[in-house]
Amino acid sequence: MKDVYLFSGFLGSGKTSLLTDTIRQLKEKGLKPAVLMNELGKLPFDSQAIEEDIPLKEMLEGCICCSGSEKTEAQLQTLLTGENFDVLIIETTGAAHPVEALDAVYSPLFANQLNVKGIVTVVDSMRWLDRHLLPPQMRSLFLEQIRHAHLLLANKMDLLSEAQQAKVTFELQSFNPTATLIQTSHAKCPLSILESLAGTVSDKDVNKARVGQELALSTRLVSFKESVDQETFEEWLRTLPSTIYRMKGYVPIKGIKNPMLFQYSYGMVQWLPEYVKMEPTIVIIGEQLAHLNIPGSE
Ligand SMILES: Nc1nc2c(ncn2[C@@H]2O[C@H](COP(=O)(O)OP(=O)(O)OP(=O)(O)O)[C@@H](O)[C@H]2O)c(=O)[nH]1
Repeated sequence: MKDVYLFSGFLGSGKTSLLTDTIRQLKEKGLKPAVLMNELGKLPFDSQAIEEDIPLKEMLEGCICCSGSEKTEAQLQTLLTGENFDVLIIETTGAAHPVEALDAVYSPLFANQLNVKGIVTVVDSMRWLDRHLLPPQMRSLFLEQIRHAHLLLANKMDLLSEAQQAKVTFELQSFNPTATLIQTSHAKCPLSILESLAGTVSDKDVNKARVGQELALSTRLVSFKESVDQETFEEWLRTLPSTIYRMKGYVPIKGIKNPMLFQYSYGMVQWLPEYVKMEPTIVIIGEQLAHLNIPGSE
């Protein structure tokens, strides 16, 4: 399993600084990093910060979520088969929603090879204090990136007074009580803190021991033991809470030859016939996944 970190945060918050410093620390430890980056309508100048010997894939035509998860899947597949690395860092654009970003990196095709350690959100602390000045849509994205983080860096502390530092820290931790929070300047985060993240994969046994973290965004890989009745399955889908954001994968349906390609997104369901026999497995992304009883999986 390769560890994967998702770096999230608004434009100019310090993601590139975090990336550069993390790469330095990984190399010092003898680990080989790979980077997946995307830039929204920009030239790839950020990639110049990455040294030449690091496998790097860029997505220039849009961000990790809007350009479609198939494309990210293909990029990840190329990295996994063609490159030798220990740790993958994905820098999402400032405009990426964390759920979409997680969705894009989580495919049932290689869920067993990637250990997504978590979403690290770099927060421009000054912007947090001035968040009421942001237009509503941008403010909502800014807050979503903070709400879904597993690790929060309250960055640019050097620009704040002591009273402001205390205010930001208190407010951020209250807004996302499950995240680990550290204060940083120039996004300098010790590698040990990144490594201590529990990972976003949840399964029943792990989650029992991590009740406090159950509210955090997580993923669950589910394998089907038997075919399910399509209607029963859809009935179950209708009972799901709104904190189940995404599901995708292959579901074995009674009376249909191959497991069907299945997509679920905020309540919307899509089925497509599959002409190849794929592994009957789905990935679920959401909050509080431990108690879901998925038909056909037990
Ligand atoms: N004073 C101060 N400046 C910082 C800090 N962190 C980052 N910066 C500066 O803020 C600017 C943006 O930092 P980046 O690391 O490029 O941020 P980014 O999130 O990658 O930015 P985009 O590529 O625009 O999304 C740079 O000029 C950094 O030098 C900090 O803690 N303190």
